[in-house]
Amino acid sequence: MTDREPRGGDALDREFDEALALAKDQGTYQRRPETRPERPERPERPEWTDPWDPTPQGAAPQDAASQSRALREPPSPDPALHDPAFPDPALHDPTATATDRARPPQGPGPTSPAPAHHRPGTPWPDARAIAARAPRKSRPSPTTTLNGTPLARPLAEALGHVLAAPLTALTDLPSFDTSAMDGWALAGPGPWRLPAAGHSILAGHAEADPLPDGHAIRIATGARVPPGATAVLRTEHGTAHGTAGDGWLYAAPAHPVSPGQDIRPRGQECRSGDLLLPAGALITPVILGLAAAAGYDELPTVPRPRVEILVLGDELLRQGLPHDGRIRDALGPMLAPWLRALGAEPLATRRLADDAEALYEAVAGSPADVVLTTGGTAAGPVDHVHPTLRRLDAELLVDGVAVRPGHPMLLARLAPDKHLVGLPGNPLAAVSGLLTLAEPLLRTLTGRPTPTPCPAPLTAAVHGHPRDTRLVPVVFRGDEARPLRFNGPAMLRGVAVADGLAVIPPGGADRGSEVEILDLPWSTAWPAT
Ligand SMILES: Nc1nc2c(c(=O)[nH]1)N[C@H]1C(S)=C(S)[C@@H](COP(=O)(O)OP(=O)(O)OC[C@H]3O[C@@H](n4cnc5c(N)ncnc54)[C@H](O)[C@@H]3O)O[C@H]1N2
Ligand code: MOO
Repeated sequence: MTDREPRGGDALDREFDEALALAKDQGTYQRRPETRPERPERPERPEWTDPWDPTPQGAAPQDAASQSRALREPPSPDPALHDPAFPDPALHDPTATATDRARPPQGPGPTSPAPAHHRPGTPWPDARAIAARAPRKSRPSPTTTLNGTPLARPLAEALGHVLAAPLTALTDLPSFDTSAMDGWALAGPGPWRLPAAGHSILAGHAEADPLPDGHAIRIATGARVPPGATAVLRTEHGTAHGTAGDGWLYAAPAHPVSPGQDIRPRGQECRSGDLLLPAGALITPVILGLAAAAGYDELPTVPRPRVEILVLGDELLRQGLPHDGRIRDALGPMLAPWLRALGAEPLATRRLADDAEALYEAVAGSPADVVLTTGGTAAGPVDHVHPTLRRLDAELLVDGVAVRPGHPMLLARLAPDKHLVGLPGNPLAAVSGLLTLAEPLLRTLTGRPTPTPCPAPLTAAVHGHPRDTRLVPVVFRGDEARPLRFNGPAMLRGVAVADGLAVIPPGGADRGSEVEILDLPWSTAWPAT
C-alpha cells in the first residue's frame, strides 16, 4: 500500500505505530518530506549529530506531521541499500524518541568536566596496530610460530587452520607428460598407422612403450603420453580408416595438428620445490586440494589461539520472541563461527548474568588465550568489565576507540599470553570491535600476514563523524562499494547482506572517493576440525 491509497483509520494507526517503532530503532526521523521541491538543499555532509553529545548541534526536531508523512513512505525496493537522499540512521541516536529530539539540549556548563564517555578514545588505525602488536610484545622469543610449535594435521583435519610453514611442491605438477584429451597420441606428421584393436593407453598406468614416428595409439585424458609422442589428436578431430591391425588415422582438414597440442608437459604448473603458498595462509578447501596434488598427506599448522566467549546481560534470551523488555542474544550465535573463520578455536560461549563476581571468576579462571566479552563495556550500573579488569590488575592496552559504532570497545592484557577483548553490547558495535581489535590480535596469534588494503570508490557520499572513524556496511556493485542502510549500532540488518565494512575517515567521504574496505571472512567460515 502506498500513502496515496485511501485507508481505514485502524490500518493507518497500526501502520503508523509499526513505522514509528521501526523508525525509532533506525533513527530515520529526518526522512525527506513529501513535498520535495520545498525541501532546502541538504548539504553534501551535514553536521555530525552525536547521539551522546548534549550540545546544540544535535538533530533538529521535526514536526509531528512531517514525521508522520515521512514514516508512511513506501519502503525502498532494496531496503538495505543506502539512499543518499535520506539521512544516515547511524548519525542519530537509535534509542532516542521524537520527544528527546525536540527537547532543548541540556549540556553541562562550560566548566563541567568532560564525562567519561566523551573521552576521544584511541584513533582507529592506532587501535588496530596496538591489537596486532599485543601478542608480539608478550612473546620475547617466538619460536617457529607466534602461537607455539607447529602441529602436523592430516589434510582432513586442516581446514580453517593456518599454514605454519610455506607450502612447497613435493613433486612436479603434472608429474609426467599428460594427455589433456581423449583421442590419439601421435608421433610426427600424419597420416598415422594404428595398432591392432584393444591397444590403448589409459590413465593410472605405468609408462607405455615408445611410439614410433608415423604411429598413433588411443589415449585417455590423464594418461601418460608415451615417449616419442609429439601431440594428441582429439577423438572428434580424427577419423580412423582400414581394418584392425591395418588401420590409418587421419586428422580432419579443419583441425591440422600442431606439435605439443593437448599435451600437458611435466612441471607445467610447478616444479618440485617451487613455493606454492607462503606460511600464514588460511587453509581453504582449495588449498587442501592443492596440497594433496602436490604430495602432502598432512600440513604443518599453527596452533589455534583458544578463545572463550562471555556474553553478558540479564536481558538476553536464548530462544523465543522478545518479551517483557528482554531481547534475543544476537551475539552468542554469531561470534564462535566468526572467530573460527579468523583462525581461532572457540572453547565455549558462556552466558553470564550481570554479576560482577561471576564475571571476575569467569575471566580469572578462563583457560583461553583470548577472552572475548560482549556488553558491559560502558559505564552503566551493571557494566562490570572495567571494574573486573581493575580487580585483575589487567593492563588496558586500548580503552575506547575513536570509531562509530563501537567506541567503548577495549583490549586488555590479563597475563603475558592472555588477552581480553571487550566488545560493546550493541550488535553492530560488537562487529566493529571484532574487526578493530579481535581480528588483528588473532591475525598475529595465528601468524597471518596483514592483508593488503583494498580500497574501493563509494557509490554515494557517506556522512562522517567530526573526530571518529566510521565503519559502514557496504555491498560491491562492480568495483564500487555501495553503502547500506540499517547501519545503526544496534542493527545487523545492513551487515547481514554486506560484502564488507567501509572505513569512513573522520569528516566523511565523498561519492567516488576511495575508502578502505574491511573484508568479512565468510569464505573461510567452515566448521573447525
Ligand atoms: N552514558 C553512556 N551510555 C552509553 C555510552 C556512553 O558513551 N555513555 N555508550 C553507548 C554505546 S556507543 C554503546 S555501544 C553501548 C555499549 O554498552 P555496553 O558494552 O555496556 O553494552 P550493554 O549496555 O550491555 O548493551 C548495550 C545494548 O546492547 C544490547 N545487547 C547487549 N548484548 C547483546 C547481545 N548479546 N545481543 C543483542 N543485544 C545485546 C543491550 O541490550 C543494550 O541495548 O553503551 C551505550 N551507552
Ligand atoms: O555507537 Mo556504540 O559505540 O552504540 O556502538
